[in-house]
Amino acid sequence: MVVAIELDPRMVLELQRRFQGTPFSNRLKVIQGDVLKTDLPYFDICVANIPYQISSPLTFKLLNHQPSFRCAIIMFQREFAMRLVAQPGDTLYCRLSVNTQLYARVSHLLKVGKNNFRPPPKVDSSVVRIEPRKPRPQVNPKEWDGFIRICFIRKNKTLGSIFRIKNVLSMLEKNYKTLQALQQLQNGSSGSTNVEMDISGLGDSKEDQSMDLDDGTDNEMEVEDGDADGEASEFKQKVLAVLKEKDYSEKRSSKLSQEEFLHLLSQFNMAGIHFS
Ligand SMILES: C[S@@+](CC[C@H](N)C(=O)[O-])C[C@H]1O[C@@H](n2cnc3c(N)ncnc32)[C@H](O)[C@@H]1O
Repeated sequence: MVVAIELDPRMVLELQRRFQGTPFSNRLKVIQGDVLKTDLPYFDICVANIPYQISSPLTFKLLNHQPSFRCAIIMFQREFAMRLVAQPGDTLYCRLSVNTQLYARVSHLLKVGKNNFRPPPKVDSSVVRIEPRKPRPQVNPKEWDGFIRICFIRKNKTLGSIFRIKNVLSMLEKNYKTLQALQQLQNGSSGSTNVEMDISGLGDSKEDQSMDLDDGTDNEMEVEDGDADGEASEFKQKVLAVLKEKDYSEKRSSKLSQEEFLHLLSQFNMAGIHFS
């Protein structure tokens, strides 16, 4: 059974006209609507030629779908496809690569040049295979997203300098204090917090659709936290102690593997430092 989702009613009618009266007509169901707003039925394989502006939200909607599918073959704009499959050290390695590869194995299948279309569009395309990892990694998506956003504020800066940025430290310290206060409140009660596993929010970012934003220039949000009295605050020392392990403070997100990000996040969490 094939389920097709198409927004344009004229395309839906055309599809139905072509299938009517053929032996395949009862094996095709066409849903007219926005794929991003449609509850997807169970599927094991997804094949799609999509409008490129929905690449990121669609990818994460698919990866959020349960039970997870076997494989998706999707055509994307070349640049987006290369970001999806980029490995540590590649120029295009970015948040999108890390977030997607946390939940799926992705591979580049084939290049489709713009001249294969009439009229030729402005951009080249690529077909990519996406295979969800099973079981899905048990990471709190909000925690992961918050952590990876910070790591990629400047992917070519060392983590040591990123985690010394004043705003980063003060945000983390605020989280830390809030959580400590919550834990004190919960002490004695059996209340456990439910971890929200919805990962579709990872595809919300506009920057996924644009070129690499890391131009290496600093901005005023990135002022380093000075040690006013010559000594780092207790909280800053806590953060730097986590980074000291395995020399993370000298490493850069542009070269960090999935396993290293996961390990570093777990080390922060073990020290009571959280990102959501
Ligand atoms: C690149 S064309 C592909 C057309 C056809 N499926 C093919 O493979 O030749 C993208 C199609 O997606 C449809 N579309 C655009 N936005 C959509 C959305 N949010 N949900 C579902 N379909 C959408 C467009 O109407 C268009 O027919």
